[in-house]
Amino acid sequence: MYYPDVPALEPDELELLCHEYLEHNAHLDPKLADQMGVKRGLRNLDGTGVLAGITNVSSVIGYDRTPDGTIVPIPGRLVYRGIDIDTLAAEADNHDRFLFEEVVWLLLFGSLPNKEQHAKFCKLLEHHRELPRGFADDMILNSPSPNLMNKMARSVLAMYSYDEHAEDSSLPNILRQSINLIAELPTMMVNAYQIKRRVYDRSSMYFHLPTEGQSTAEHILSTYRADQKFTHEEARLLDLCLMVHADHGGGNCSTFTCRVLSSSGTDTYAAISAAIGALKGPKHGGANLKVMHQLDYILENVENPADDGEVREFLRKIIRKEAGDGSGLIYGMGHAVYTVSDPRAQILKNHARRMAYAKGYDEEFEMLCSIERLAPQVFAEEKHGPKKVCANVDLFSGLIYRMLGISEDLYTPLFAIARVPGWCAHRVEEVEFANRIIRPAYKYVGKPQPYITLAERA
Ligand SMILES: CC(=O)SCCNC(=O)CCNC(=O)[C@H](O)C(C)(C)COP(=O)(O)OP(=O)(O)OC[C@H]1O[C@@H](n2cnc3c(N)ncnc32)[C@H](O)[C@@H]1OP(=O)(O)O
Ligand SMILES: O=C([O-])CC(=O)C(=O)O
Repeated sequence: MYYPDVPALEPDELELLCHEYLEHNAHLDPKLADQMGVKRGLRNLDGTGVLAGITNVSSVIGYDRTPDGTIVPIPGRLVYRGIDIDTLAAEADNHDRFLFEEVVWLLLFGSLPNKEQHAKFCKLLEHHRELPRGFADDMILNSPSPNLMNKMARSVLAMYSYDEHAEDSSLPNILRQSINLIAELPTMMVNAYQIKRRVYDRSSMYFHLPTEGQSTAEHILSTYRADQKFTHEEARLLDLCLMVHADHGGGNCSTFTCRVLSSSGTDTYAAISAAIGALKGPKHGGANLKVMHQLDYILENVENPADDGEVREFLRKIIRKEAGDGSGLIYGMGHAVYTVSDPRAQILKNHARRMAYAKGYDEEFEMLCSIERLAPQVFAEEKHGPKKVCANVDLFSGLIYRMLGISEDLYTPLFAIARVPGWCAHRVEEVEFANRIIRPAYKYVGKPQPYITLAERA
């Protein structure tokens, strides 16, 4: 392991500090928050999100409401600039073509590009894939990280130093910065992965240059793989993953983070690197990695994976924190908006099925389908509330990446690469139209205390 020399706190010093913290910080009672009308997690009491803004970028639909306000669960829809992602996925399949670049244009500018705009835009992205001179050496190779999300966030932040107009938040400048970041992030990820392999995994590293004429998905596969080879079917599947992850409304944790930072007037690099940090969390984009760890763990511990009764009892143990990582969460299940289904999970499931059977991943695929089917029942039995859980986008994406031979180091980074266009589209909207710093309130519930001079303190 490679760690720089940082002075560590001695365990007994740390224990004292924890003791000090616990002695002076009483439990913050969630019931007290509810009594004060606090919208914990920025949620209304029925679990729906507090309305924090309006947007033209995309719409996430998971329920209807009756006239008296009761929530009616409905199949989920995700609509980019007025176009359903089901339509976009069908277009990619029916015409066997890459769609991510078109979706990036759609999200950034608001309507579909014509043929000429599309061709020019693909070229523009292609020409901006290489990092500035010296960037990889100075910012990536010199300070490797075992976690690529951390490295990518730092790389984005470091781009500030390579941009002479970093502070300019005019529309042309933010669009320029956005296009650069969308084009560069795959290169940052692959470079960060290579140095991680060298330093932490003690493996060889290799740096392939971008090849002309490739889509983003092809570029990722050809720079990631040692032999640079991939099939059209593999690249198309990766393109589909990028496309369905590209945006998810303004309220998801990472996009809202980006909007919060943007509302303060800070620069593009600060806002996007913060969004990467938010996405990394296991309750958000980091769940795609957790799902795969959970899947392997279930397959190792369940004697008969085809026995619904046994799988059901194992899921119950996970929710009761008697098994799994102790969080009580079944990863890949549950969503703040979707109730009956997440359209992205359904698209990815349908595309994962064929490859799973062709490549011998049927056991993994079948177990994910069992989790999708059984977890809602177990959840209802254990939690007794009105909340419904369904499979979310993270349930099947990790298996697709595994089937594509992609290291698990890259699962959440691929989500980040896909989501930058969404973050950028929301940042532009926040800067151009919102014009008010996002600043909710917190009620102080601690006690007053007198100031005792240092000499008089016991
Ligand atoms: C790209 C994405 O971000 S998609 C989401 C990816 N995240 C995951 O897959 C992690 C697992 N899922 C979850 O943690 C949640 O379902 C979230 C964070 C996605 C959404 O949560 P919310 O809809 O806000 O539900 P909330 O956090 O209010 O939970 C309500 C209750 O259900 C529980 N719950 C929610 N989802 C799950 C789950 N998948 N497994 C077990 N319990 C769950 C919560 O622990 C909570 O229990 P409590 O009342 O006993 O404390
Ligand atoms: O909307 C959310 O809360 C999380 C999500 O699915 C996403 O960001 O893709």
